[in-house]
Amino acid sequence: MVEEIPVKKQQNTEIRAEDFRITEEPFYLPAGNEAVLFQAAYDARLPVMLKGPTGCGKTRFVQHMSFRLGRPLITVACHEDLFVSDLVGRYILKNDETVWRDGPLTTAVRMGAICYFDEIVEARKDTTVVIHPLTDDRRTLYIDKKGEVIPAHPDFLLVISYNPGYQSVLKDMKQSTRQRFTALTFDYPAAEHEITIICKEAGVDQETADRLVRLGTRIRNIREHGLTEGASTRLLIYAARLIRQGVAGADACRAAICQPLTDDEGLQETLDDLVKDLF
Ligand SMILES: Nc1ncnc2c1ncn2[C@@H]1O[C@H](COP(=O)(O)OP(=O)(O)OP(=O)(O)O)[C@@H](O)[C@H]1O
Repeated sequence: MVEEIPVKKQQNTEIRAEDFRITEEPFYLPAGNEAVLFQAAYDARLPVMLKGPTGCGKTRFVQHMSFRLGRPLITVACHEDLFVSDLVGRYILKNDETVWRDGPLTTAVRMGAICYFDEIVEARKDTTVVIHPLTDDRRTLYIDKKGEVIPAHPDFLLVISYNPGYQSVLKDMKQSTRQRFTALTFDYPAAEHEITIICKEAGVDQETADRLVRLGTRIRNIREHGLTEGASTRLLIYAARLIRQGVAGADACRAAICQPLTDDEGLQETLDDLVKDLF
């Protein structure tokens, strides 16, 4: 005989807003009026889309704004195997009982967090639509497995990031999704800003940061020759950190910038020439 498992439809109580609160101000150097725009969007409870290449400061910006707004931040890294239940929640077995466990989106909706979907185009389209009722006047989340409609906490905000460089027929956002967001466009920081960021994040001197930024700028300029994406600020910081550890400049650049960027041997040679020019 199959033993019946008692179903206890309870809410998961282990998750606390404090666990998602950012307690120290993350360093963020603004490029323009993005903080003012984000604040205005938040005050109007309009969902925000951050557009820009990988590693240019989108996540850091959301962390910074979450801190400034005093809201917890729940981040979801999107991928093609992300199902609605991964976001909304599912029933799980716990001590011979079936209990409901909220997913990260439901948690954010209930606690009034900022919910950040990183790289939204990676998610399956049928998964993405679950956010639609949260992004318009309804501000609700529908949990079909429970037949429950949850009104979003007044402080809840949805933020997504999107890299237009990865756009393709298969991986593009539906207009019905795009047109539910206000958008802020990000790009690699201006040279003098990027130098400041590298010095601060990696603890290197101005001269080293300056060389790395010049290398980054040159690599970004050869993008048309086959690189799908330029060297991100993140990679320049990685190289700076290796240099800070005592690695020679050229080796650090190869390991942290050139190799991660491409497997193409021809392109590697081109990148290597640029490195030799500067280090
Ligand atoms: N304006 C900035 N102020 C401070 N740090 C920055 C800034 N821009 C970039 N950075 C640095 O670059 C790193 C990479 O940025 P971040 O992780 O925010 O990239 P991203 O745009 O979210 O990338 P992805 O799309 O891959 O998630 C940060 O950890 C931070 O060290």
